[in-house]
Amino acid sequence: MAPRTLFEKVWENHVIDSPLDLPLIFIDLHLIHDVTSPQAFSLLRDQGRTVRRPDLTFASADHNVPTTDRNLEFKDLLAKKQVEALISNCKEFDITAYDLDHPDNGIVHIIGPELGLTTPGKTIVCGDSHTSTHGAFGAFAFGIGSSEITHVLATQTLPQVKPKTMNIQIEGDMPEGVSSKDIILSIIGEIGTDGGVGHVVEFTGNAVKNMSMDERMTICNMVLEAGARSGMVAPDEKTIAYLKNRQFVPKGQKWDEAVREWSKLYSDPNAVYDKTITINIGELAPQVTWGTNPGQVTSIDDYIPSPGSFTDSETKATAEAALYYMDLKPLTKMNEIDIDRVFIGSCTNSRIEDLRLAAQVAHGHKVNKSITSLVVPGSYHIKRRAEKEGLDKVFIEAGFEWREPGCSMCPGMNPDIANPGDRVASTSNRNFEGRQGKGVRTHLVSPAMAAAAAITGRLTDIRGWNYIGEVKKNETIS
Ligand SMILES: CC(C)[C@H](C(=O)O)[C@@H](O)C(=O)O
Ligand code: SF4
Repeated sequence: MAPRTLFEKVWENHVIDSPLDLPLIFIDLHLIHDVTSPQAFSLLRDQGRTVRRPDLTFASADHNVPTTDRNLEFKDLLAKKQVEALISNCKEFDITAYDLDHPDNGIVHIIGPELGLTTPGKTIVCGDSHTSTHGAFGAFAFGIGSSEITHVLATQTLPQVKPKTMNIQIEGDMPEGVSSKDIILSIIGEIGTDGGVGHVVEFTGNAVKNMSMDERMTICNMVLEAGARSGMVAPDEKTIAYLKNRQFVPKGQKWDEAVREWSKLYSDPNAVYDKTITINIGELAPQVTWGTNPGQVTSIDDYIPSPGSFTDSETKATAEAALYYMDLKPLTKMNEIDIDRVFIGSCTNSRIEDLRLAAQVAHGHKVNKSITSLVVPGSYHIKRRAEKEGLDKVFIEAGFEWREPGCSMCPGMNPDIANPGDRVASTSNRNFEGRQGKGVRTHLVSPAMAAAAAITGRLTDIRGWNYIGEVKKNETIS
């Protein structure tokens, strides 16, 4: 048999023979949330259909939920209705739903892995672009639209164009102060927001081998912002250690069988990718975005570029428009930009290791008086774990707000929005115009950089940070 890539193996395991023009693939796991599913269920009902595999469908309320008191008001009537619709639809069709107060509730892309629903080799879909996160476990995981959600609900299959493959090989040791968030931001900066279009990206190389599962999830989460269909990492001993004994993973002999199957999931030595790029991170500095898409990014010790320095007219015009919206001048030093708010959270950076890093930076310091800072764990599991480690106390003592889980300030769909004109240092994945509220300006950074910015009141180089004491760190598994 010809050598195959990881993606090709997973793909071939799921294609069902079909008379359709497009290959039809079986879907192993369907995750649903409050924003995109209500419409899909209405369509399902209109078509007189039912849910084919409720046992493979799981729901969590995440986008619209309030993160202060769960009983408080929703942002608007639509938000409230969407959460209510999610829960009643799940009741009607017998789907497991993690409602606002459920101990397993959290952002769908956070709870999938932590409950052991996400496992290597699965096909995973969700009506959400950042479904790519689950690819960190060697699954083929991708976002779908409303009519596709209906199709999966009704049939547990999906017609799909076979994507191309791209290998992003990341080599070198992670420099001090640099995280996987900085790596993926710099990759998007290099290949552009359309650099991955039509491709499933497999991350390979020694830097990826050395990453924890939390770190791998961050790069797979954000590869979507380079236009890729999804991201993947071949499962290894870290993947297996992470998953062992999680709620939904196979147990006993079935676990051993699963591990044997998972160990076949890697790209064969001579497998051919449609595209390969190699990146060395040995000299990488912490990254921060200056514009209104994640590709408009530079190092914290650099300057805002002058639009005139871009050769093609479209990039130049986009940079000019971005700087106008961001109210920034070319050649300003990145570390001299004052901020108003900090958000540590989202499916990119709200896992236990992210919170530990941020707490380590915050420990013994005080949040700058002019700054409002939120720390929002990605799930109740993470929240409980962080509290057990005392991270909540570190944050609260420093002056951060410690919230209930949810998407929070990432999408501007719940009460956590900033004021017009506010400048936010945010660990989320999108810095689009108006994303965190009308007229709000977003700078994407790592959790450590966000915590440092909260304390100094400006974008800050985490290298050389004054660490006061050590925050207790446990094993890497959340
Ligand atoms: C609401 C949902 C459709 C959306 C997405 O697909 O990504 C959201 O999660 C986001 O991050 O913008
Ligand atoms: S945290 Fe943000 S990016 Fe992730 S699913 Fe929620 S809204 Fe989308």
